[in-house]
Amino acid sequence: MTAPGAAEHEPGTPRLSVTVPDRAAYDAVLAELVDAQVASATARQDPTLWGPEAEEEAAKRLSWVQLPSASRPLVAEVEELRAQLQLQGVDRVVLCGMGGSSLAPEVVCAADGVGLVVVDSSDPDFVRDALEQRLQHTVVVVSSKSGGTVETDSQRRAFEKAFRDAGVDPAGRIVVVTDPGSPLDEEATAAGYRVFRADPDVGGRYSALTAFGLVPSGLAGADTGRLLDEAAAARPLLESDSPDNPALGLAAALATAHRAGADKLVLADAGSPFPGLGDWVEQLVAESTGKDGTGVLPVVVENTQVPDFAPSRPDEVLVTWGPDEVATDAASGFAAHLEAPLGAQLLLWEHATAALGRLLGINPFDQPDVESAKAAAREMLDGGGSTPTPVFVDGDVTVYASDGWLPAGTDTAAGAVEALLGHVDRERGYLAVQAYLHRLRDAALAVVRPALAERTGRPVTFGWGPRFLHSTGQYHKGGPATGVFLQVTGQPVADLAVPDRPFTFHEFLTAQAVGDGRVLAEHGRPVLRLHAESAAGLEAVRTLLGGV
Ligand SMILES: O=P(O)(O)OC[C@H]1O[C@H](O)[C@H](O)[C@@H](O)[C@@H]1O
Repeated sequence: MTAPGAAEHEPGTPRLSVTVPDRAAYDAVLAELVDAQVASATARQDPTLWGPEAEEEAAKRLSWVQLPSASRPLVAEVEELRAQLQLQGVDRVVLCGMGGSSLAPEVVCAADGVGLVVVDSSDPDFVRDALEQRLQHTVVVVSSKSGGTVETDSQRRAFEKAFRDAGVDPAGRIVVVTDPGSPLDEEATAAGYRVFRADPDVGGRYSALTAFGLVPSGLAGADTGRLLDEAAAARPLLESDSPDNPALGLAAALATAHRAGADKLVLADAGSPFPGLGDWVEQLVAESTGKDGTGVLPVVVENTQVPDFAPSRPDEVLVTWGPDEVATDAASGFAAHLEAPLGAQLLLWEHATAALGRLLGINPFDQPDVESAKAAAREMLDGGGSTPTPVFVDGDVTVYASDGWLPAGTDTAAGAVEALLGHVDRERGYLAVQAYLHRLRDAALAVVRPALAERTGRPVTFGWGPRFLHSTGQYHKGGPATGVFLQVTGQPVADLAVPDRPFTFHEFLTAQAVGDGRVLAEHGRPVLRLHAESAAGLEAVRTLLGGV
């Protein structure tokens, strides 16, 4: 790893680059972090760094700093379990978990090129596809820190039933990762499942190097020992009160940009060997900072060639990782080159996000607005929320809109989209596309992100529901009220029951979309929902959003 501002690097080495507009301001913020000894105090797990209001939470959220050594015994334990499973012919690993309980293993496995099926959906077709493949050779890791996340609980129930129906004892095939004493711990222990209890003093999005990251990754065959070594090797630098500390540099860069009005963090992979790192960073930054009406909005873009990557807008800061040279409008700025393997990158972003939280004056360890969407979904499922009434139907697309922004007389889906885009503030606004669909089968819809970015000239994010609810969902409701929201929902090929629950997966998915839409509308944000009644309807939606 080299320090921010150092332009020297080996050509082709993966590195993290940050571009900020004001070098002098950056130096001052960096000096502030060094003088306050934030790095060494974080390493000592000092809970006072984020102010008195955050102290109680911080006191039980800082154990991630020592995970590179504390998690070491897990490597062999997981390896042993993997060997046992392999003897039984089990070579397919499925992970059921949301947000912090699935994004890290997804990156770790992708970086190592090992297969991991991540089930982080309540789409019935998506869940069924995962259930129907090679069940006899499958182990399912059910990961939930709280043990109470409804998506994960529903997925577990579906797999238990599928195993039983296939004549396989779930006790031999379900492995649980959870906090000690959680409802899931109790139930799984009673059912005879193998349970890995994680360190409860680590929050979900900082849990990459706990059992949450290491158990599924290790079972899938990733080299988790190397990952810990990489993180351990980075510790001395990341814990040093020095201007050469790249975590402080990254935090200072993001805070400098934020203070200058650049509160969107555009994240692009520049040919790195870490596919998916952007989604992990997105959750870490969005949930950690997007609250109290402030925060940094991560905008994950496809690559550095998309038109909305650079030159950047005044409210954006660019971060890339990977070996490719990136052409930016850096004439007025500088690029920092932080060379780091994956284990070090994970720890670096965690330290940087914690330091950024201090600079922004927020508590980086809570997620106060995630619960509101969950409560609204529960209300819908309990029959307490009224069924939404469509505004109109346009062919195979049914259109719903929150109150107060859609001009009377609008009667086409294209017209409604046009009206919604008109509400994106030209200076500070962003559009969030939220697709409650099958994120593999319907992957082609994602092309609308760059298309809409070009059309609006503003930052556009794209998230798959319910996955994004555990990531940018916090920022959408807790961050600045500058977002405009476009939901896309659809009809499954077939619905799927959630065993022993009074709702189906599709009912749950719909309740999540409607519930979150209501909460966003209560925050005064415009919400448009395009519901595709058929595959042709979804194609029509894709086309009208510019995905030709
Ligand atoms: O691990 P779990 O308790 O199931 O939580 C999964 C996710 O749920 C919530 O939405 C939190 O906001 C996330 O930070 C968390 O990672």
